[in-house]
Amino acid sequence: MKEVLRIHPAILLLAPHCPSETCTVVGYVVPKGSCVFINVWAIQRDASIWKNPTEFRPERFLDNKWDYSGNDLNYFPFGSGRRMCAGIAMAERMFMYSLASLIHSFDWKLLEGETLDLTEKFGIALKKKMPLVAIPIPRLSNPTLYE
Ligand code: HEM
Repeated sequence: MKEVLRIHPAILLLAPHCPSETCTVVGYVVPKGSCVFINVWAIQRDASIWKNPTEFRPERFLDNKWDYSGNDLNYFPFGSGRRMCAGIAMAERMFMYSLASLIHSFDWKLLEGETLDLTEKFGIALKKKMPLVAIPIPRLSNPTLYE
């Protein structure tokens, strides 16, 4: 889940923020009332922070260095600060439970001759450009378990 949200953050520009006072961030003056978008998509692919940033490598999180707390501004798919996502705990449980159920209950395959296309379509929420079409193959021993 962490690597998916690093490489394909669901809300790539976070929610627009508006400073209540003029402030300076790494030398840039941000005037009071500006509309600020944070490009978390680009930050989480920054080659000076992430080794081989465009590769999907979940093991980069094995050392538990990165979490969703928003305290590290190199990895914050749920935002940071006072207005960060209020649903992290729920999102994490739903994401993991749904994924685990789908993998536990079915084997999955692509249509004959198809390859996986992970091209993104930019918008308020990041989507796949081409919808995923996958065929579920039941793998549980007893069909009544699917009822
Ligand atoms: C994978 C799933 C989710 C992702 C990636 C996500 C991401 C985000 C992001 C990036 C923000 C803006 C934070 C900022 O601008 O600093 C946000 C705000 C918010 N999210 Fe989520 N979210 C997810 C699921 C949920 C769920 C399941 C809920 C509720 C049950 C939720 C409730 C909220 C609320 C209420 C805010 C606004 C918080 C505020 O403005 O004070 N989110 N989310």
